[in-house]
Amino acid sequence: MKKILINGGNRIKGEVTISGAKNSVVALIPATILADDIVVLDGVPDISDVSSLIEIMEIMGAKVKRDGETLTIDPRTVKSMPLPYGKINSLRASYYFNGALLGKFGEATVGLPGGCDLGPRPIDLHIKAFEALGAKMTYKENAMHLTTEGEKLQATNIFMDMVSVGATINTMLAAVKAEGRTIIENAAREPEIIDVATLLNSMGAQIKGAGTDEIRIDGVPTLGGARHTVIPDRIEAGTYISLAAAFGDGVVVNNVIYEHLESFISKLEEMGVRMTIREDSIEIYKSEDLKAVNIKTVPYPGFATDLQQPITPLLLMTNGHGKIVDTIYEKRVNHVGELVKMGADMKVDSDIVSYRAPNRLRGAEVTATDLRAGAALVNAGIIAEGQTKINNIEFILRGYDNIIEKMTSLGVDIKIIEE
Ligand SMILES: CC(=O)N[C@H]1[C@@H](OP(=O)(O)OP(=O)(O)OC[C@H]2O[C@@H](n3ccc(=O)[nH]c3=O)[C@H](O)[C@@H]2O)O[C@H](CO)[C@@H](O)[C@@H]1O
Ligand SMILES: C=C(OP(=O)(O)O)C(=O)O
Repeated sequence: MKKILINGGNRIKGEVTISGAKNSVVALIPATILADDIVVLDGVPDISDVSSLIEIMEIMGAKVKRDGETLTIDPRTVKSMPLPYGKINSLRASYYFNGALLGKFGEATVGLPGGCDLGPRPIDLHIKAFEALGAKMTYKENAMHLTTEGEKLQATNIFMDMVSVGATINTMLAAVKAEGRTIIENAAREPEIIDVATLLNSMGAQIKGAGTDEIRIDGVPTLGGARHTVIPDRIEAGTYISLAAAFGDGVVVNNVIYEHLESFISKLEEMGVRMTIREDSIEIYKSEDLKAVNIKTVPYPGFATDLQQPITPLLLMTNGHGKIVDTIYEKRVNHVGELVKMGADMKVDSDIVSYRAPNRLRGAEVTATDLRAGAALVNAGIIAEGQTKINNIEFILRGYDNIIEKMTSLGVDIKIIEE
């Protein structure tokens, strides 16, 4: 079993460069299926979710070449084949194969998605949108079978009952070649949605309004090749920025789009973190006497649920007390018990996390229960005195590009061990 071992206590210093966004690239790769020519993606992060998606694409017949951060995908040989098990169940974003295969072939048989266990994660809105476009859905051998029964998908108006990143992107993927104009109302507004729409438009799609709560898609008969650079990962950026604020001695975080992090940065400002924001980088200075704050996660542009866990070690280094409420995933609290093992003064009551700070964290053996819980434990282990051993690191490697190398370059004593 691979584990992460950290000898904590060294303040981080230097520069780190943020990679392409996990939650963009995991949609961009399935989106390439819709093209009738080669698609090149630049800025692709080295994370296991990407490796899993490449494996699935190759099983379906795509020709994929990976050269550093560049991924060249030839989707012309892809066939819509049943994808019930295997890697499909290892990541959340495999749900995008439903939309992409349905949009391209009018048929998709895809197993249920995996991903982080954050409590219930239904996909009813995805199914409702596919059905509204004219697809029929049945379950076959643990997989969702979607078919248009040989007909073309028909554009329509779709009102999302909840703001959903996955359902918004999946509807775009299915509707992009449908007949007529599809309107998605109450759409999610995350930057990753704009990124997917940008790639699809470069392929010849007609999508307007991505990034607002109303997206209009005029169906086109065919889509061609394109070249596209993945946007920087705002969650990876927030993870390093919060560590730099908690335990840095001057850190520059490069390849950041500040506008994607506004609600996060404004929380740091409320805490008293000193920063200089430049065109595509943020410099974080050594901070003292930080103030405890409350965090409430909401859909973009509000505070991201994916940053709620990584920011927690910083909250533990402030002064005072505060609460964390995750309105997207109420049960996203599994990191709390692990942080308590490291000496954190925090608890969960009716899904609300409360903490008292400052805390003196000490190294311990802890377990990553999900991706961002793992990131929180890495940050806590770096701040803590003594040695921290983290189990279940495969969650962390799903979404953090070269985390060991990046942390080492900032002066952290961190490595992966086999035990
Ligand atoms: C691969 C990917 O991009 N994952 C992200 C995506 O997940 P994901 O796309 O799964 O998250 P959604 O935005 O869809 O979920 C938002 C909320 O809507 C609910 N919901 C969603 C769909 C549905 O059909 N029915 C339903 O009830 C969910 O349970 C959740 O409470 O957005 C989340 C919210 O920003 C992030 O935490 C994940 O990192
Ligand atoms: C929850 C996350 O990922 P996924 O939706 O892929 O499980 C995340 O990136 O924090």
